[in-house]
Amino acid sequence: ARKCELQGLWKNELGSNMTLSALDAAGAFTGSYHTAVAATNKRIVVSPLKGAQQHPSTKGKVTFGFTVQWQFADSITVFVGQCFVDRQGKETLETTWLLREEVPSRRDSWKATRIGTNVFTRIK
Ligand SMILES: O=C(CCCC[C@@H]1SC[C@@H]2NC(=O)N[C@@H]21)NCCc1cc([N+](=O)[O-])ccc1O
Repeated sequence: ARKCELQGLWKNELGSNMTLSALDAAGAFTGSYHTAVAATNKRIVVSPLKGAQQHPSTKGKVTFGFTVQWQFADSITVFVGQCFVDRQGKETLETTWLLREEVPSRRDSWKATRIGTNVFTRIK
């Protein structure tokens, strides 16, 4: 199957979208994330992300990770995943994320991390 490129515009099943920049020589990238949902009723704003991908192996289905620094909530999310291409050439990013919110004390730390998955597809 064709190589999977991360650069470009993606959306997930929650309706969030993200823009990923071109890679630098080391495989690092930046971008912006507009989440459709939040666990807080603060106004949602576009937030920066930074990440890295592994060098495309011969199979071209790269593994990657990125961190979103929410600009409206005292929390941060990291995504890890892999890029897949189907027979029709359709690319999907299969990801797992961890969302860590700031809690007032260590006693509350046990309930401070949420986990989930998101699948991203390209927005043409
Ligand atoms: O909501 C956010 C930021 C947006 C996260 C969007 C996620 S990222 C994974 C998934 N995929 C996707 O596209 N969107 C969702 N932070 C938690 C806020 C918060 C909540 C509480 N609280 O609930 O008590 C306390 C303190 C806090 O700071």
